[in-house]
Amino acid sequence: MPQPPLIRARNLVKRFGDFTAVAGIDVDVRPGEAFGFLGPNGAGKSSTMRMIGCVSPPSGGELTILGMDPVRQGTQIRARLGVCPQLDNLDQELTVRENLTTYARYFGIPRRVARERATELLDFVQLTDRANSKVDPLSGGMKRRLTIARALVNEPDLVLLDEPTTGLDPQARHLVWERLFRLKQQGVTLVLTTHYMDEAEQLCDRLVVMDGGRIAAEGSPRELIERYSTREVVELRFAAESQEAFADKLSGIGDRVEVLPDRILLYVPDGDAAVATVNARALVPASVLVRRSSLEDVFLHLTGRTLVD
Ligand SMILES: Nc1ncnc2c1ncn2[C@@H]1O[C@H](COP(=O)(O)OP(=O)(O)OP(=O)(O)O)[C@@H](O)[C@H]1O
Repeated sequence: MPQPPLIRARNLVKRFGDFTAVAGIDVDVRPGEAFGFLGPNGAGKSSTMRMIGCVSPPSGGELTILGMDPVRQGTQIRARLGVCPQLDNLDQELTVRENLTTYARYFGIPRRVARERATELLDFVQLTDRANSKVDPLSGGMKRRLTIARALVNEPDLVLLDEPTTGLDPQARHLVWERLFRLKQQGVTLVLTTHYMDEAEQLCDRLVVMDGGRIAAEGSPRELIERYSTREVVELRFAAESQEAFADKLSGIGDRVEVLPDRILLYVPDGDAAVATVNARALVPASVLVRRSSLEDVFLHLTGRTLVD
C-alpha cells in the first residue's frame, strides 16, 4: 500500500487582509521525495512554506503535516521538522558548534547526544575546522551550511528549505546543493523553493510551478518538459537592435517562436532540421545554439517570465 503523504494540502488558502497570496492549492508530498516549489517573485511559495512550517496559519482549506493539524498540533509537528529559512537566523553570539548544541536543547536532546550529533553534522556540512569559530566571520556559504546542519539536529522527518542557495556564489551553491543530494540519497524528505531551474531539474523528483498564488503546473521535471515544451530549442541571436524584426521571418518553424530581448527561441522537435530551414530562408543569425528543452523553457512558457525577472 502506498504510504500516506507527509504533506497534504487541499484548496489551501493564505490571505493577508484583502490580498490572497495563496489561492487554493492542492499538494501531496510523499515520503522520501524531493519536492520543489518554483515560481516568480510573489508567487506564494514562501507563504506556502510558512504554513507548512506551522508559523503562519492557513486562511482556508485543509492542511495536514505528518498526519497532524498544524493549527492544533503545531508544536508536535515542529519537533519533527527541520527548517532552513530564507534568511539565516543563526545566533551570532555563539560558536558554530554551540549553534547546533543550543538548538538541540530546544528539542530536549540530551547533552551527550547533542554533542555527538553536532560533531557528525559539522562533518557532513564540512565545517569541522570552523567548529569553535564565531558565526559572524563565516562566509555566506558557510552560514547557509550551518543553517542546514542546524535544521538536521532533531533528525527531522521532513526538511523545509526556502531558497537554500539564493545569494551564494557558484562554488558555495554547488556545495550546498551537493549536500542536499546526499540528504535525499539518505531518504530524507526535502521540500524546497528555488529560483534555479537547473538545480530543480536535477534534484527534485516532483515540483509545482506557482504563479499568482495558484499552481500553474505539476509533475516531475521530465513530465513538465514533455508536456509544456518541445524536445529541442534553437536559440538564435541576430546582430540587430531588435530581434522582433526577425520573428515574422521565422514563423511556422517548429511549434512556437518566442522573442526575448536578446534572442529568439524556436521550440522544435528537431533542432538541426530547424536550423536547416532557417538557412534555407537566407536568414543569417550571429549565433545559433541547439539544445535540449529545459525546465526554464517550461517556466517561460507558463509564467511568461524568466526567473530572474
Ligand atoms: N505578511 C504579509 N503581509 C502582506 N502581504 C504579504 C505578506 N507576506 C507575503 N505577502 C505578499 O504575498 C505575496 C506572495 O508572497 P510570497 O513571499 O509567498 O511569494 P514568493 O513566491 O515566496 O516570492 P519570493 O520568491 O519573492 O520569496 C506577495 O505579493 C507578498 O507581497
